[in-house]
Formats: sequence, structure tokens, C-alpha cells
Amino acid sequence: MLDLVKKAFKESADVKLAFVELYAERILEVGLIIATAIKDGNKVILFGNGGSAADAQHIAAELIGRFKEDRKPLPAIALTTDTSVLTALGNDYGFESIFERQVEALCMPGDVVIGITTSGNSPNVVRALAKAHDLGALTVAFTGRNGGKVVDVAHYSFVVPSYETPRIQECHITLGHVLCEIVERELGLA
Ligand SMILES: O=C(CO)[C@@H](O)[C@H](O)[C@H](O)[C@H](O)COP(=O)(O)O
Ligand SMILES: [Zn+2]
Repeated sequence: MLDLVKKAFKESADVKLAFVELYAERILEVGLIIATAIKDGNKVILFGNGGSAADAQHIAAELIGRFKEDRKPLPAIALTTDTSVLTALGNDYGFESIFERQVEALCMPGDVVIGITTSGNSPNVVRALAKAHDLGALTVAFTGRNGGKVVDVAHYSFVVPSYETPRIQECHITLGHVLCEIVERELGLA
């Protein structure tokens, strides 16, 4: 069992190091795009299932609250938290529409919409990103494995080079933290 513990931490570290080799420039680019979008009066919208729902909420909380320093709140919303909306949409329109319809209601052109899915194929995430794309938002996919269908509806994709869901999630939250740090620094609010 000790082997299991050490293997998990080593894999997590190795996946993150491989990821940053592939995506460092794109991370900076997207971080600066998010900062500019917020400066221009737009917001960040996030969603995902399971652990990725938690990641969406975590990143929204960093922006609305604070990442490292006190500064003004930044506009972000996770579409995973309103159980009345989620149950109504799931019950009336189907689980695959739970994020798509919220995007249709809330997303404005120029917003940044981040869909988080380790498989890249969760239909509710794919459909919501496609809707955001159609509405003129800047779409970003946090994904893994071979990228999945979500890369086809994202302007920017981050494909974590792993087939292990927990390892992909661990890299996604590091990516989210780094994007928040770039945004805070760029807006001069840190
Ligand atoms: O956190 C985990 C596994 O680590 C799970 O809750 C996981 O997020 C769920 O099985 C999700 O439904 C997986 O969906 P996705 O990442 O493929 O979109
Ligand atoms: Zn998990």
C-alpha cells in the first residue's frame, strides 16, 4: 500500500511536469485573455461533473473572493451550484442540457466559458461549450486522455496527457490556480 501512495504522488507530479512543457505558452495566453475579458466588462462561466464540478466552483470562488491578495471581486460563476435550476433542467429537458440552457440564459458575447471534463466527452459539457461558442463567447476546454469531443467546440483546449481521471483532475486544478494568479497579476489588483 505504501507503493500505491508513492506512485500516486509521483504520477501526479510527472503529469503536471509533462503538461506544463506542452502548454506553458497557452496557459499564459489564456490567462491574459481572461484578464482582458474581465477588464472589458465580461465574466467567466465554469462547469463540469463530479470532481470537475468542484473544480469549477473552486475557480469561481478564487475569482469572486481572492486568490492570494485582497483586491476587488472578479465576475465568475459556476453553473453547478443551484439545485433548483439543475433539477428543473435535468427533469424537464434532460441531464445533457443542464449547463447548455444556463449558458443560453447567462452567457454574453465576450464572456470566457470554461468546460471541465477529464474524458472530454461528457455531453452536458460538450453541448454547453458548443452553445457558448455559438453565442460569441471565448470557449476553453480543460480535458484529458485524447481530448475528446470537447476540443471541437473550444477555441483553446488543454489536454492533460494522462488516462487517469484523478491525475487529470489534479492537473486541472493547478491550471485553474495558475490562470487565477495570472489574472490577478495582470489586472494589477494583487
Ligand atoms: O472525481 C471523480 C473521479 O476522480 C468523479 O467524481 C468524476 O468527476 C465523475 O465520474 C465525472 O462524472 C467524470 O466526468 P468527466 O470528467 O468525464 O466529464
Ligand atoms: Zn476526483
